[in-house]
Amino acid sequence: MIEGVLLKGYGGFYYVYAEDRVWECSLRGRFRIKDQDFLPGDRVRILPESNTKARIEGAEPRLNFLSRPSIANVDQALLVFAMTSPKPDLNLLDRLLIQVTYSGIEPIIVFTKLDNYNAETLSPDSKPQPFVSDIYRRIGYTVFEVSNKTGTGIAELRNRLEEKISVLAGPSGVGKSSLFNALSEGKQLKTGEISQKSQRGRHTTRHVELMVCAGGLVADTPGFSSLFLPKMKREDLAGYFPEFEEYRHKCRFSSCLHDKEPDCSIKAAQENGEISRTRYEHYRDFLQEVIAAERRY
Ligand SMILES: Nc1nc2c(ncn2[C@@H]2O[C@H](COP(=O)(O)OP(=O)(O)OP(=O)(O)O)[C@@H](O)[C@H]2O)c(=O)[nH]1
Ligand SMILES: [Zn+2]
Repeated sequence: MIEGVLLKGYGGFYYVYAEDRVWECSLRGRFRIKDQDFLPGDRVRILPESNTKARIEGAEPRLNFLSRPSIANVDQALLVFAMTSPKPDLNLLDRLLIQVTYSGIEPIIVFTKLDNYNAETLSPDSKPQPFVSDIYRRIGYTVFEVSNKTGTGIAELRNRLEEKISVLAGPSGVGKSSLFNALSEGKQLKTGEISQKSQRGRHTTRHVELMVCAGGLVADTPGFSSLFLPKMKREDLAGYFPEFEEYRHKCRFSSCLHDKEPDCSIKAAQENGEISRTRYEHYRDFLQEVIAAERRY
């Protein structure tokens, strides 16, 4: 019996990654009867029947579970944005940070196209502008700046993927496919074609699959970039902004929502530059959304 991770279910079979190869697996009878809902990410035990085929004999309990897309045991989410072209959508980034944290998954922010950004900012007619990475680093998030073209930063990020199940999220055109390919370089699978990310049908199907990448498993998650904030109470939103933590109990009102209330310490911290203005603005935008959603329950 060997242990592996389920990559995807397809055409009545399950594909399981174990011992550095992909096995085409059928289910043992008693699982079939229960109409078991195995998910990508599930840790399973398989019994080989040949070099490439095996039978699933059992599954471990899930540690966590992401819906939309359905993946089990996700360790971390790579939130991918380009440093330039397209300009990073920080409202979406802040939204994704909330969604990921809400699901109990560690966020890792990845800014791509460092080569483009450097070329632009080093040109004689451009004003030097600090990039937003440091804002997020100071809050405590893990941030990588990479170039999929030159390979800068890729090795460091690759280390973070080893032995982990990661999901990729981010808008179109930021370089998710390129990043996946850059991370995969030099590591070829022995069996199975699932290591190659297929362009075709990727966004048209709701099918999720995990792919072997840099010693770990990675899923692309187009649906995860959903614009909706998780269901929460308005007073819980500030808890998703870690940099508010040291101020939020110093407001005049203990029920302060850090919006229009007088003597709000978060607003004061924003005014004197201790809290980023865009982050605070997004907080206020999101607050209105959370309040509007509350009314619909
Ligand atoms: N200069 C530069 N170009 C990049 C980099 N990463 C990606 N690109 C280019 O950006 C474009 C979009 O890259 P993709 O990898 O297709 O982006 P994606 O996020 O997978 O896009 P979708 O499939 O629409 O979700 C392509 O023309 C890439 O060649 C980078 O680090 N530097
Ligand atoms: Zn306040």
